[in-house]
Amino acid sequence: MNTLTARGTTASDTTAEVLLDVHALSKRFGDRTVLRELSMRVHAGEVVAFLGANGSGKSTTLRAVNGLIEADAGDITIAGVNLNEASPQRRAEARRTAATVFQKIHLVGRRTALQNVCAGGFSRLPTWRSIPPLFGRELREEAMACLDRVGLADRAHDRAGSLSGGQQQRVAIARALCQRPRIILADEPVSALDPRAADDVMALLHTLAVEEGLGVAAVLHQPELAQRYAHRIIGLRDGALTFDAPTGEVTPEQIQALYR
Ligand SMILES: Nc1ncnc2c1ncn2[C@@H]1O[C@H](COP(=O)(O)OP(=O)(O)OP(=O)(O)O)[C@@H](O)[C@H]1O
Repeated sequence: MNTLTARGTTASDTTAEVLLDVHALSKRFGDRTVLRELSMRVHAGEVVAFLGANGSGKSTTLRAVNGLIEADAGDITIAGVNLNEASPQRRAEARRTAATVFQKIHLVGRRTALQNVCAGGFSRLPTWRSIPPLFGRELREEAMACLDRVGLADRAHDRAGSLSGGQQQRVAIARALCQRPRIILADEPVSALDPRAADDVMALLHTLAVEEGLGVAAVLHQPELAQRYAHRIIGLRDGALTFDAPTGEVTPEQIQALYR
């Protein structure tokens, strides 16, 4: 665990490619302002953790990036493509390079882990190929490689519903990888897991960033996991950024102030 602690607090490489650039993002729901000109970046090879109290706008930020909601103002640039300026096709392609992992894992329990992971590649297939008997060898091999990357190749043919919560979240990450993303948006990926499984999942996300150059943006409710596995921590309060700093520079007082 010590090596991970040390790795987690290593400063990220801010000269690395910017994979996600959010600039002056604003969002209101009715008369409630939820995001106030929020700006942040995720570079290749880094884990960025979002911390903040309930309702501070963490999930809304990720949902604006993955297109589940429309922001009112601001720019989102994914892997160099400004979504406001791109054609609908380029916008859809850029959004596909950002894969989302949710707290609720949404696997099909009666299908195998491998079949669930194959679903990550559906956007590259014609619709008629998206039922298990028609997946094709290439997609199965890629899905198998993704399961291997999350350490679950040996469980490929087990029903997803028979796996533990932590294993299911790793299958969900493998499914995200099968989408061939450059960024993983993880919205409370470990909130439903016990401490050991939560640690394993965060270690996996950290490894994917550091060893494979993915960018990871993770909403977390556990400051200690952010401190252990994130390179940078962003603090949100009432829809506004209160700090954005390398993990080693974030003070306990700054974190406590988020939840006061
Ligand atoms: N679709 C929606 N319609 C109306 N209000 C919404 C909607 N989505 C989010 N909100 C409101 O926006 C605010 C921010 O929500 P958001 O989910 O981004 O917060 P969060 O920081 O992720 O909170 P939590 O830690 O509880 O998940 C909250 O007050 C929430 O009620």
